[in-house]
Amino acid sequence: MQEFDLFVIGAGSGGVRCARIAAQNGARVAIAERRHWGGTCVNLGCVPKKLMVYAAEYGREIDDARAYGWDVTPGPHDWRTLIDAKDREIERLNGIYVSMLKKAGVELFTGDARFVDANTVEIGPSELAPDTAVQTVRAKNIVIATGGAPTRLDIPGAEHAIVSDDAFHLENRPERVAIIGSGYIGIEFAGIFAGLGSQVDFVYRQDLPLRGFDEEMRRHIAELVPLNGITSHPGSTPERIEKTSEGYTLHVKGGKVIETDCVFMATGRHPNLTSLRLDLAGVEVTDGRIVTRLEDAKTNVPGIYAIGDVTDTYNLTPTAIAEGHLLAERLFGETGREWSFGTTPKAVFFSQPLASVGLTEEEAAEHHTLDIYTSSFTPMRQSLSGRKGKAFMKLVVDSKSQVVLGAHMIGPDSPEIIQGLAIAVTAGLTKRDLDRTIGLHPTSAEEFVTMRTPTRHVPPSSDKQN
Ligand SMILES: Cc1cc2nc3c(=O)[nH]c(=O)nc-3n(C[C@H](O)[C@H](O)[C@H](O)COP(=O)(O)OP(=O)(O)OC[C@H]3O[C@@H](n4cnc5c(N)ncnc54)[C@H](O)[C@@H]3O)c2cc1C
Ligand SMILES: NC(=O)c1ccc[n+]([C@@H]2O[C@H](COP(=O)([O-])OP(=O)(O)OC[C@H]3O[C@@H](n4cnc5c(N)ncnc54)[C@H](O)[C@@H]3O)[C@@H](O)[C@H]2O)c1
Repeated sequence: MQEFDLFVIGAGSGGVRCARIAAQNGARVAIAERRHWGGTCVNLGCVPKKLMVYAAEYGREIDDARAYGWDVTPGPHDWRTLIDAKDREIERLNGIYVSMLKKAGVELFTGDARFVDANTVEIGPSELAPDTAVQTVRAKNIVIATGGAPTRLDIPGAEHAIVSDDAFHLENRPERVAIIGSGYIGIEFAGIFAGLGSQVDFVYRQDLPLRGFDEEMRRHIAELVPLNGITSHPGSTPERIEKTSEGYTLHVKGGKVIETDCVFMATGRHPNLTSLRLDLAGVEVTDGRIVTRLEDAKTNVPGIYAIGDVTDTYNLTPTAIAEGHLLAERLFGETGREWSFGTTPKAVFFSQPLASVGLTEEEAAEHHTLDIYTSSFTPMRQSLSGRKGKAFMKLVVDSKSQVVLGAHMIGPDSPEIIQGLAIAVTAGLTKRDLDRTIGLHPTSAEEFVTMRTPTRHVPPSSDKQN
């Protein structure tokens, strides 16, 4: 039986980084993958999603270009060309992941991995390797990096709905799509399908999309949604889906019905745990996820660790990578590097993207007196084309120390701008630093260094309650 210092289950963002860094530090390392090398981000997440966001955006830009003198008319969009080109790119990236791991000296197992006991793993057939013989290996350390999968609502007719995994491989682009859920995936795909020419119904339970983001930013996003030709249905709880001769009918609580060609459930994700046989290793599961300590990724069983989406903590690629890197260094190398998980930036790649770093106004107001700075303007690139939709920026500043607790932006290039600002916020940026920074003109980003007067002052919410 082969023996390793480290065995990683799952070759996604976190697992690949953990295996590679451990091997580069001299450990004898193996990794198992059952479905696709590179995991969700590369195959069914960030990368194909962003390529599709670009595809949708090109259509809008062709439209804008006419106002700048170009004799062009967009569409119709050829879905097949996009999907085939996207698949070729993903295949190329899969190859890079495999060769990167091999080059680092990591041994690769293709198949479904599961525990035999706390130090033994068995790898059996999977969709990527249906004919593989069962192999058993032992390891001093085992990392569970199995990620997550889309969650389907348990409503009658749920089997008629697609989830994000399916959306990347549809044969044709549906003319009408009803998207359930207004988290990251719901709103990003609403923008994608609308941009490619589909009629989109955006169905969600709350009053505003993107729960968890700054309330004011959510209000601005909600105003931008209809400008993209998307029909919003806030406050709508789905009840059942029926197949009809024309397509599907989505029934919503209160009697509303939505006729569509495709119901897309973007209703969250859950950790991949079911086939792991965690009970044989004694790993505890709480509320469907493996609970770990963020600082060392330890589970309740010595020598078994968990990183990334399987812990249901941050559920983003850069944090899974950071967790994997940190763990590998802690086990086999130097541990000098610090990571600021608290200032993890976030972006929602909608047609008017939203990006944020740090605290929302609501979170910050729990403990601080705040100066809130805001700015709303029409991006210059829209000035000739007349494309609707204002950019909006917001700074959440602690009144006393002048430390910038949060920075938020909706508008063109906001993810690129906020990534830059995230460095400054992580380094302890104050409003005074922004005030003494010279702008870069003409850009949208310069607005962050020219907001002089607070829009409002906000007392701590504890004061409001008294
Ligand atoms: C549509 C979509 C868009 C996204 N967009 C973004 C984005 O723009 N930015 C961002 O930061 N994040 C994004 N995410 C989230 C991001 O993809 C995840 O947070 C990230 O991939 C998590 O990495 P991970 O290593 O924890 O798991 P994963 O990348 O999911 O990797 C886990 C791997 O383990 C394998 N596996 C599972 N069980 C077993 C087993 N028993 N044996 C062997 N292998 C197994 C799986 O096949 C998978 O390849 C997106 C997600 C989705 C679904
Ligand atoms: N740009 C990015 O970084 C990016 C993009 C996509 C996904 N992701 C990651 O993937 C995760 C999953 O994305 P997601 O959009 O599926 O999840 P989410 O948690 O962001 O949103 C889920 C949505 O489903 C709704 N919902 C849940 N249960 C429901 C029910 N019973 N009935 C009706 N609606 C219900 C929620 O109200 C919410 O609107 C995200 O949390 C994020 O971490 C990140």
